[in-house]
Formats: sequence, C-alpha cells, structure tokens
Amino acid sequence: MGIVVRGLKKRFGATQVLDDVSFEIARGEMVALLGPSGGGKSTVLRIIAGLEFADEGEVHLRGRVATHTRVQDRDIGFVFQGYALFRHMTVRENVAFGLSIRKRPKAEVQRVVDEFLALVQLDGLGDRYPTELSGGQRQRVALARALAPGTDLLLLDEPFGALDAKVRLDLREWLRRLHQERGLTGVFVTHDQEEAMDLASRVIVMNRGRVEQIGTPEEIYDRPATEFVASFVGSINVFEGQVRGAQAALGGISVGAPSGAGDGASVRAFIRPHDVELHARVRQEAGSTPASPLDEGAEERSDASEGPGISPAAARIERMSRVGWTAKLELRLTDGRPLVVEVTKERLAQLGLSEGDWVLVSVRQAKIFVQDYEI
Ligand SMILES: Nc1ncnc2c1ncn2[C@@H]1O[C@H](COP(=O)(O)OP(=O)(O)OP(=O)(O)O)[C@@H](O)[C@H]1O
Repeated sequence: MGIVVRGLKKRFGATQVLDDVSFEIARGEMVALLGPSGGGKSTVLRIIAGLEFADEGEVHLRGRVATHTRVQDRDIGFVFQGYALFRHMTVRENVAFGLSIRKRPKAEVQRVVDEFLALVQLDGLGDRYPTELSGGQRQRVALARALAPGTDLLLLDEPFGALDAKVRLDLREWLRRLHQERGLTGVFVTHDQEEAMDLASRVIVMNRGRVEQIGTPEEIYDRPATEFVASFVGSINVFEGQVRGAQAALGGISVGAPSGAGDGASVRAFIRPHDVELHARVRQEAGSTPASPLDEGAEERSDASEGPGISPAAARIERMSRVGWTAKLELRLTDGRPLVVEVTKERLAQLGLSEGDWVLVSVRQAKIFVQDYEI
C-alpha cells in the first residue's frame, strides 16, 4: 500500500472535523477526495502530509507507520493552497528548493531542475520570477517543486483551483501523463466532480467529516451508496413516493421498487436526466392538459407500455437547450413536478418536439432509497 489512514478523528474546538476516516491507496494509484466545502478533505490531506496531526487514528506511508513522523521526514511532495511559490526566488530556485535543503551536490541539483523544467514544459523560463508567469505556469512550477526531490507520493489540494477552464483541462491532461510515466501514488482534493471522475482511478466521497463512499468513478456514479452521493455526483432529479406492489409510485411516474421494500414504504428516487426516455408527442386540444398519459392522444405508436416497471406519464416541455450533441429539456409533469431530461439531438429530431409540446415519458432506471419509518 502507498497510503493508509485508519480511524482518523480530528476536532477543532467544538467541531468534529473528521469522524472515523479510513481508506487505503495502493502504490501507483491516483485517487480523488471529492466533497462539498468544509467536508474535511483538506484536513485529511494535511494529516497525511504531516502538517496537522489527528486526535486519534493512524497514518501509514509505504507500509510503515508514520502517524507521528515529522513533515520533513515523510518524503511527500505536496501542492497546497496557501503554499505558494517563493516570490523572491526564480523558477529554477523554486524547483531546486527541496533538493538544496537536502544538501544534494550542486551538479545533481542542476541536472534534476533541468529535467523537471522540461517535464513541466517550462524550460527557457527558469530565470523568471513567479510574478512573470501565468497562473497555469505557476501551478506547473509548484508541481515541479513538489516532485523534484524524487518523491513517489504526491498530495494536491485543489491543484487547478483558480485557473480558467482551458488551462485546467491542459494541466489535467499533463498530470495524467505525468502520473502514468512516473508511476506516482497521488491524492488530490477537488470539489469538481468532473475532474475527480476524469483523473482518478478511485474516488473517495467525503461529507461532514465522514467517508460516504469509496469506489471507481463508475461505481460512484452508477451505484451511489448513499443519498448524499446520489445527489452530489452528477445531475439528478429527486422524487418522493411510495411503494405500491412491485412499483415505486412517484406521483405521475413509476419505476420498479427495490426488492425488500414493503408495500406502503416511503421512498426517495434519484433519476439521472439521461435515464428518462421520451416516447411520443401527445396531441392535445389548445389550452387543455392531457388527463391521462395513456389518452388516445399519442401521435405515434409508443413502446412505452412494454417491459416491466415502465409506466409512462405525460409532461409538458417548458424549456429546451442544446449543448453539444445532446439536448436538455425541462419538463413539467401533470402533477406539477419538474423533471430534467437529457436526450440526443437525433432522438429529439425523430420525435419532432418543441417547447410547449406534451410528451410521454418513462424512467429507464432510478436509484431508490427506502426512507426510515417515522413514528
Ligand atoms: N485550523 C483550523 N482551525 C479551526 N477549524 C478548522 C481548521 N482547519 C479546518 N477547520 C474547519 O474544519 C472543517 C473542515 O475543513 P477542511 O478544510 O478540511 O474542509 P474541505 O473539505 O477541504 O473544504 P474546502 O473544499 O472548502 O477546502 C471546516 O469547517 C473548517 O472550517
């Protein structure tokens, strides 16, 4: 294992910032700590780095206990918010810093600095000062400075935080390559879920000082373990309803209920916009609302009634916006609930839909959580 934390607890004054945080990161793995602001991500990272110490729990680095090891003896590279470049030092001097304080021979320092400046594609800018660089370039210098001493463990706290979208993407690509080439073990903190899903082989979702779920990006997205993860990762529609028979009735729409959910149980369903199927435009008299989704008004033969667990409902298209190759539709069901749907432009064209139309919808799949009974 590269990094192991076990049972970390940390309190600042009256606030329990970490409450029993445990996870393991294999050597060579790149893992994201994802979660909302204040969830404890930076604190975990600072404890791994040795900048902070936990009240309880253990830290193991490269298979050895490091719970009480000083920061300078942990041999970890980190790029933290607030640990900016040294303004009075040139780029070269910044990158050389970790090597110089380790008293490495001058010639070796020169060679390693050159190598890392080339790696971050900043050769030629070594004599500049940080103020003479763009935000993205500065961030790359910070990464080079963290890596130059030759560590195999890298901790990054919001590494691309304040950068514009294009630079973020470039740096992300660059970090992915660096990780592959050097086989680094890396942990990075982000509250950008796309960044986490894109860069990490596994994601640790944290909220309120606790680990909500650990899994591959696919697992986190497709099989969220908790309601928090379901609502935090990816855009989502949330519906409350009740189990009736084998169905979860969510107002106008229904989906298959989870096995074991008793009749009458209250449920909360999380439905991804791309898991809603549009079937057919519903013809409708001016100003009227289709009374039933299965009114004879469907303009094309619908496949909506086929298959188990599918029961279509009617909804009105309130807004449509096209982004890239998909379209986002904001629908309103007959019971007044909003429903956001994403479909390909092709499907939209096939159905000939426009704003104001009524359409039949059904839900392909939903993640359903049975609610605790209230007494
Ligand atoms: N040194 C400190 N003293 C007091 N409270 C602190 C200290 N450091 C962090 N906290 C508190 O601990 C909680 C967790 O902070 P932390 O920075 O770990 O969260 P985070 O998930 O990284 O948030 P963000 O994404 O905003 O950086 C917050 O409520 C924060 O105010």
